[in-house]
Amino acid sequence: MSLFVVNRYLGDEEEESDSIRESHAQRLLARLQSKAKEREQRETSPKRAKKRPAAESGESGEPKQKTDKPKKKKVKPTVTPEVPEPVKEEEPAGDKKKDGKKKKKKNDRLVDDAKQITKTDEGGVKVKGGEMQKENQENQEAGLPEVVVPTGFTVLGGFENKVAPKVHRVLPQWLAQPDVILRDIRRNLVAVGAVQGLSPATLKKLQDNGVTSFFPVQAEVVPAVLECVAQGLLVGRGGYRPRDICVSAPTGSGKTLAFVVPLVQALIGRVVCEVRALVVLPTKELAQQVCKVCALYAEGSGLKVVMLGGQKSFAAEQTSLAEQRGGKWKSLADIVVATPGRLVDHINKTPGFRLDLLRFLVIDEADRMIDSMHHSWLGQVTKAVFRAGSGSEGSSVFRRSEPTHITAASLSPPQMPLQKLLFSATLTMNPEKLQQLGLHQPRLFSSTHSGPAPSAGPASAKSQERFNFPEGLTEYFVPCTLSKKPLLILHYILHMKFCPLLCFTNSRQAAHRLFLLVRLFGGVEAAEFSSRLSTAERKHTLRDFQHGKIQLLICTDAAARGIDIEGIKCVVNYDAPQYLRTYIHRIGRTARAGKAGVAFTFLLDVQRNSFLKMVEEAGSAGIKKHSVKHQLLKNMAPRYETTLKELASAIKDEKDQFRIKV
Ligand SMILES: Nc1ncnc2c1ncn2[C@@H]1O[C@H](COP(=O)(O)OP(=O)(O)OP(=O)(O)O)[C@@H](O)[C@H]1O
Repeated sequence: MSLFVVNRYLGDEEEESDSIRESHAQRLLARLQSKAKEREQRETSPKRAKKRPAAESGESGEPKQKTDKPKKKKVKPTVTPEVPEPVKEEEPAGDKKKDGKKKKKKNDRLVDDAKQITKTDEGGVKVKGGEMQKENQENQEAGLPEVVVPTGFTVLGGFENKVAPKVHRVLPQWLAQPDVILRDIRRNLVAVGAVQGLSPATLKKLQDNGVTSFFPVQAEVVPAVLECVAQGLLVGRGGYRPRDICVSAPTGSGKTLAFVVPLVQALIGRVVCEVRALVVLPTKELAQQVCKVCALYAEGSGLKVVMLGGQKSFAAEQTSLAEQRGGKWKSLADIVVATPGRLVDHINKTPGFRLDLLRFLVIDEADRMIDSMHHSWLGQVTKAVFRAGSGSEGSSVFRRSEPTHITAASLSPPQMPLQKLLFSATLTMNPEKLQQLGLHQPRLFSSTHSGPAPSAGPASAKSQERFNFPEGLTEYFVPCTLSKKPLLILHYILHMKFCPLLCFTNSRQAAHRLFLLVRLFGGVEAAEFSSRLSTAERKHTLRDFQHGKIQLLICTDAAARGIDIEGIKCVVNYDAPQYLRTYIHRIGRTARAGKAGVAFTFLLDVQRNSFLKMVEEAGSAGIKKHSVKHQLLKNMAPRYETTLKELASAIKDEKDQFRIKV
């Protein structure tokens, strides 16, 4: 019961409209009642019901109840008028023509019905034709508004078939406009004395190591990194956090020295030994190679370089990282070169191994390292770098927290910034992938054009990324069959004298089988390099190959990336690589440091078109055909046949031996 009744004067209009509404409602009710009667009558006469179309008689799968109350649509207009489903009636087999005609008629009717539905601005639908239209006509006559059924759905369709315009990749500015690195090493050498920022000690060290000129990538990147530490390790240019640096330059262009030289110079003045530079690489062999270069340039400076790659035992690595003095852990490493797995193990298990004063994080073979991100090694490193309560025993100067937006407050007091340096010959241009690295205002140095090849036509617009190949490299493809491959490789060594030759297979089994075959054939000093061998065996093999004791090294992609062996003049892809990046890294083992080299790829007929297209679109200067005359191989055929038989028994023996061991 209401306490106060407030009477409102509704006016004459209101009264009038009420009476009109009442009469409309009565008329509507009368019409609905008559329709209900009609329907009842229809449903009681079975003959008529059979003749009626399925959709009308409610056989379209709709429950009968709904058809009994058709007026609900008008009373509750939220029900979407449905395009009737075609009736699925089982027809006797063999009457296909009739069936087809019937279906066509039904479908035509459905299309007609669908055409009668039009969209309204309010998101509802008006239906032309049928009962709804009749109602609307009656309503119009009676001066009532049209029946519009609001659905809330957008009616799809009615669009023309159009060819969608091509989506062109739009790169962020830092990726689209890199600092250009010239590709031709020999013609663009820069005297080390002309490079800005190098200290006399560094110049001397370079001279001692026989480096008188910098390669283009070094001439660009070394001063850029040195500029970031011109005001000490705490702040970059203008007092701000230094920008991260990404480098994409061809294989063998000297990327290692481009980070080792500035790192050593930046850290040389340090007073306390702490891990300030961390270099992460994908394989043990690569880590060892880079560690060697770091040690060479750090020699005599007092900086300590430690490698964590599983070459030594875990305990031995722990001892080389930190020691306890006066009850406190002291770092024994300034520069750590590591593989991701081993690094994470030490972060979690080695007491005294701290990264809270890390200044440089170098990610070599960065594209590969991004792919191995699922191991979350970067997350672990970042956690260790910004560990809560870290810093040199609370000293305010070294207080460190995870970087946020730059504000006056965030820059005071200055924190030791973490600068990331990324290097690869096939650095991804995919911003989403690079984003995983959390780069800070990155700067790209690149010798690669990211756009499509101008000559390659429209097909290349959707092609993969483009990379630069070493200037001195000549690429060939060799059409062949599976059975001819071993003969070809023997021909290259024995007749063409391509030594030392690095031969890539796609699996360690294939590498081993080819190694056995070549050894049984005789006349060639061969070795294999794959995960079948222990770390020590692999190390010895690489050393022997480097010293010229091995003519043919048969390997898997374990040797495809980064391995720097002087004097490899020829690379053979015995098995065609599946991925472009693999191809680039494999052939990049030759034509290094501005020298010349050749790469052959054995191609089966089925592989030919796709492989050549992939290489052409990637920016290759051109891959030529190299055919070997059948006659040249024929001479080796009889011996090869007997070798094959020997190979079968050799493989069987190996299997037996393996079974006995197990
Ligand atoms: N300034 C230089 N003068 C002479 N030789 C150099 C110079 N810089 C690098 N080199 C030599 O060039 C070779 C290739 O260098 P490096 O291994 O750094 O190439 P990279 O770009 O890292 O190749 P990859 O992408 O295959 O790893 C090495 O043998 C190195 O000693």
